[in-house]
Amino acid sequence: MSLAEGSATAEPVPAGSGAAGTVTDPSVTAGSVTEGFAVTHRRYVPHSHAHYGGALVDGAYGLGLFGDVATELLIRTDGDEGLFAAYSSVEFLAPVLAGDVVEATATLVRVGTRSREIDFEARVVCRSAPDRGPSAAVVLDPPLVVTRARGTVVAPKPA
Ligand SMILES: C/C=C/C(=O)SCCNC(=O)CCNC(=O)[C@H](O)C(C)(C)COP(=O)(O)OP(=O)(O)OC[C@H]1O[C@@H](n2cnc3c(N)ncnc32)[C@H](O)[C@@H]1OP(=O)(O)O
Repeated sequence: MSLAEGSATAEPVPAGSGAAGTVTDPSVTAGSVTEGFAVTHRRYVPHSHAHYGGALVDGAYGLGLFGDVATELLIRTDGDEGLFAAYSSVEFLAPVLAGDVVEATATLVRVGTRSREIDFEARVVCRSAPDRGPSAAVVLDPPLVVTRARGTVVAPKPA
């Protein structure tokens, strides 16, 4: 899969967090959902997404990434895409620019009956370096944290 198409990983959480790691069986019930379970998506931000001066990308773009990564998280924990009910916080910490490679992680932090509270973080891992030429770019090490949020996704009522 190319970066332009995006990529996804469901990662076991670091030791000590109490997380069980990747859940792959779509028949798992809410009782099997484990706090700390995390899914990460990564994708290239096309230049067609530049919205404001200086190739700045709108903040809603990052929220779109969070919706998609939350969708995969719910598929893996609940066997359903779920519906996003609310964000309780969103912080835009640094700009996202056209040409960035952005990584978005959703981490399950609270399991309700049907609600799933999720922490989100988006990081820029690669960025254009136009001073060296129109296609030049660098890997950011460490990545630049651009957006953090917390939100609630709701799984459907059992049939
Ligand atoms: C993965 C990403 C997907 C998307 O982006 S979808 C696009 C945007 N989202 C939507 O279009 C969704 C529109 N909203 C709805 O359809 C409904 O609105 C919901 C399905 C989200 C909830 O409706 P109902 O099922 O009737 O909710 P309840 O039975 O009152 O509560 C079920 C659980 O959900 C929690 N909850 C409901 N609303 C909120 C809220 N606004 N903020 C935080 N939590 C909420 C409750 O507390 C409870 O939780 P507990 O099951 O753990 O007891």
